[in-house]
Amino acid sequence: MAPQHNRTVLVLLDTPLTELSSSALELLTVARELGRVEAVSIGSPSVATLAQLGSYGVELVRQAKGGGSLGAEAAATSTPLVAEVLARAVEVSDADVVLLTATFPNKESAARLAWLTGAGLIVDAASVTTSDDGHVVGGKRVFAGSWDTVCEVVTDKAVVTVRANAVVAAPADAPVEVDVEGFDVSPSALALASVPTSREVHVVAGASGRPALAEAAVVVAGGRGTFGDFTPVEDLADALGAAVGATRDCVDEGWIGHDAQIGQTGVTVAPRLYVGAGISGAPHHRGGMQASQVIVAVNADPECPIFEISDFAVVGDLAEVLPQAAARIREHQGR
Ligand SMILES: Cc1cc2nc3c(=O)[nH]c(=O)nc-3n(C[C@H](O)[C@H](O)[C@H](O)COP(=O)(O)OP(=O)(O)OC[C@H]3O[C@@H](n4cnc5c(N)ncnc54)[C@H](O)[C@@H]3O)c2cc1C
Repeated sequence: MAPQHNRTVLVLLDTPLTELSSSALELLTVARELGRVEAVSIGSPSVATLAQLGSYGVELVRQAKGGGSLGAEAAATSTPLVAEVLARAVEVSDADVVLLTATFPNKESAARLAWLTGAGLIVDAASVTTSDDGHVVGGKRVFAGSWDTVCEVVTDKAVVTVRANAVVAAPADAPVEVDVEGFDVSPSALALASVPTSREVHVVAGASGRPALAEAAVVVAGGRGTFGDFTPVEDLADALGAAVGATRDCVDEGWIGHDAQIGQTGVTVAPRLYVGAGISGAPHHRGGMQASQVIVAVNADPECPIFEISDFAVVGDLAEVLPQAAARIREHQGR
């Protein structure tokens, strides 16, 4: 689709503004296809971030000012405040579209923003395009990844949260100069009251150094077939630069933390590649992973249900198959 340069697209930059995440870069790639891209920041972008933004075609960063002595990281955890910042940014930029990554807090901010601005809202879009009459159109996978739906925003303004891995991030043909412009925000009493004090802000660092499960481009998950030994699963994940996931049974057994649970009562993932080892493919688990682009399953049972939705089925003992796969991948990478 040819970019519509008369449309202004605001992209919320996640805070803290260190290196932009892969989902942020994907969001900028989507935004460029819709119109002229401006970013909204809560806090000061670093020189490196500005260079990254320029290479992705962002012409202007609108930096929120106001809220007294609030730190950017604390302010960014308040969904009412983020919504008010974005509403003000929409006002000063006269933007037509606002895009956010599909994190849980962002989805709440997006809903508040849509209410504040009268915009139409799409959450968890897997694609964002426009209709012939210029409306924003979002593609969504629903009902546990079993149906593809298309939602058209019929209001003048649109707010969309975009799932990780919706597109492959690609820089602009040529980098652009980025301007930074401040804009004043006068947060409401509600927004200020919802900002946690510094003592209440917990920034949980990924101790493993692996990507976040919901955003990862590659996920390696283990099930009951691991019998509690996740070493081969973690080793293959590290060879692939992947996140580690699991079925609920493994979490219930205490073999792995709750954050790793994929499924209807866990995290929903839609990576480019999902590898499931020792997982039967129960509906509760499939609901959280069957929207993955390529599914590889390793299972000792050739009749296991997960093979029905797999692109590649490997019949074998995961304790033998996964280390061989990890070794070949490392060999291929020259490590
Ligand atoms: C209300 C509710 C909500 C639920 N929510 C979730 C959820 O969010 N996520 C979730 O995952 N589950 C959820 N469950 C549980 C779900 O129904 C299944 O019980 C669970 O997904 C099965 O996990 P599993 O595939 O690891 O185990 P199993 O079904 O026991 O499968 C183990 C598989 O490992 C294979 N295997 C055994 N040994 C090996 C080996 N050496 N090498 C390779 N393969 C081997 C077996 O052939 C088998 O296919 C929920 C259940 C309920 C009731």
